[in-house]
Amino acid sequence: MRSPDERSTPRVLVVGAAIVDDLARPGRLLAARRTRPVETQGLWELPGGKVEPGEAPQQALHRELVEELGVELRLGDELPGPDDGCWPISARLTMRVWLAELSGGAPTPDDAHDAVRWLTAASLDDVPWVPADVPVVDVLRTLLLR
Ligand SMILES: Nc1nc2c([nH]c(=O)n2[C@H]2C[C@H](O)[C@@H](COP(=O)(O)OP(=O)(O)OP(=O)(O)O)O2)c(=O)[nH]1
Repeated sequence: MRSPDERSTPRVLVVGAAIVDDLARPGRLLAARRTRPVETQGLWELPGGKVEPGEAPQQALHRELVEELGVELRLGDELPGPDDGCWPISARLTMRVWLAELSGGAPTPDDAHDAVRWLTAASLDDVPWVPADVPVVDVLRTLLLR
């Protein structure tokens, strides 16, 4: 349960891309390893970032993916989370996630990430995920297994 103070402060929206090899038949998921800050350095996440004021979430996702990995996306369905469709990160942050596939470019980490990996359902647990992503990854695992 959030405190009254937390309820009165809107949380910053983060968007994440669950990039799969094929939206019609997903078999692999693209994960990216963070370089900063020190608390999450070396942990793996869905590439994305914070939505800027006045920006639509999907627009932010396209912008972040060009900036971070130099790729363009074709977006699929949103992967709704348990908190009004969002995935809670912290008292300050909450995340929306869209399935996506690449429509241009090859994923090339910039300074926000130092590695990317395509993971199958069997290898999803081979990397340490940022804590807030663990429930998201659990849902993605079921999609990759279908
Ligand atoms: N991009 C992304 N961020 C996540 C995920 N899971 C998770 O807890 N986060 C957290 C990490 C950060 O605290 C925050 C996103 O911030 P960010 O540093 O990626 O955002 P940004 O690219 O806009 O960077 P900045 O301008 O704030 O430096 O959300 C995830 O799967 N993807």
